Amino acid sequence: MLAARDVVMQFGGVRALDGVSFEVGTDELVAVIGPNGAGKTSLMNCLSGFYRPQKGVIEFDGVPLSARGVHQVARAGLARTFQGTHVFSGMTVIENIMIGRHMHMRSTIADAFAHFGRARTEEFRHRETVEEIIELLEMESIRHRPVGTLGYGLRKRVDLGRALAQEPKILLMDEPMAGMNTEEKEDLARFILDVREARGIPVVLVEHDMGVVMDLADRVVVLDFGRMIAEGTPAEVQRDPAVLKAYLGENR
Ligand SMILES: Nc1ncnc2c1ncn2[C@@H]1O[C@H](COP(=O)(O)OP(=O)(O)OP(=O)(O)O)[C@@H](O)[C@H]1O
Repeated sequence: MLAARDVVMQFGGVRALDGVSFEVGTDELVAVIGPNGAGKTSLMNCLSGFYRPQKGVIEFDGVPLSARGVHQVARAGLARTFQGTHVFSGMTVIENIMIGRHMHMRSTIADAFAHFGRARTEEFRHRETVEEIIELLEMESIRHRPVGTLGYGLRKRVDLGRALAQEPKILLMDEPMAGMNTEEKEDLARFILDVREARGIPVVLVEHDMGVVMDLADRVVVLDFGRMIAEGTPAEVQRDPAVLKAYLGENR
């Protein structure tokens, strides 16, 4: 579904990514981990079409990303959640999730006047999808709450809901657990598993903390100084000497 082939991303003299290659299958949860400055954010930005790597190719569903702009990548079925919370605080939970439907909306304002029935049917269909997401992510009781009044964990859940509303073919999550307490992390992990079961889509999870991906990932890719230093099952990676060394030496 998604493949990076020999990707190089350079900022001045710094090689944030130095020949990174890996693939994500149609039903896999792949975690990309690495210590500070390993290149995780750069990789996430390349995979989602925000950055154009200087070298190498990223293919999504068999098509190179370079052939598409960021919006086309999203339209083609790639959704992403962001670091921190990228939600509209003054808008309600439903309204924020509805934003994810934007790219599926066909009716224009002119349509709304000329073909009132069609616009209304479409609105109804979008609301149905949004309601399914609200149920899946257990947000029934907060659906009309302004997102700014919610705690951090719930705001992240709304961000996930917005990404799911795009009905993506693949979901990319950028450090979703960062800044969360243990309970919030456990909740989100459970929802990620529920999403996989309900939608059957592959997920790429970029995460600093090795611990949180161990129970979630099918496969783990480890970056350090822009290079891929290990790849394997969580158990394999956890005991890999190069990985242990990279994490131990984090305060370098
Ligand atoms: N826009 C940029 N301009 C200059 N250097 C950059 C830029 N983005 C990243 N870098 C450098 O590239 C390297 C990799 O950074 P990146 O943010 O991708 O790593 P990371 O693994 O996400 O780190 P962290 O966990 O600290 O967020 C770092 O040395 C960083 O300073």
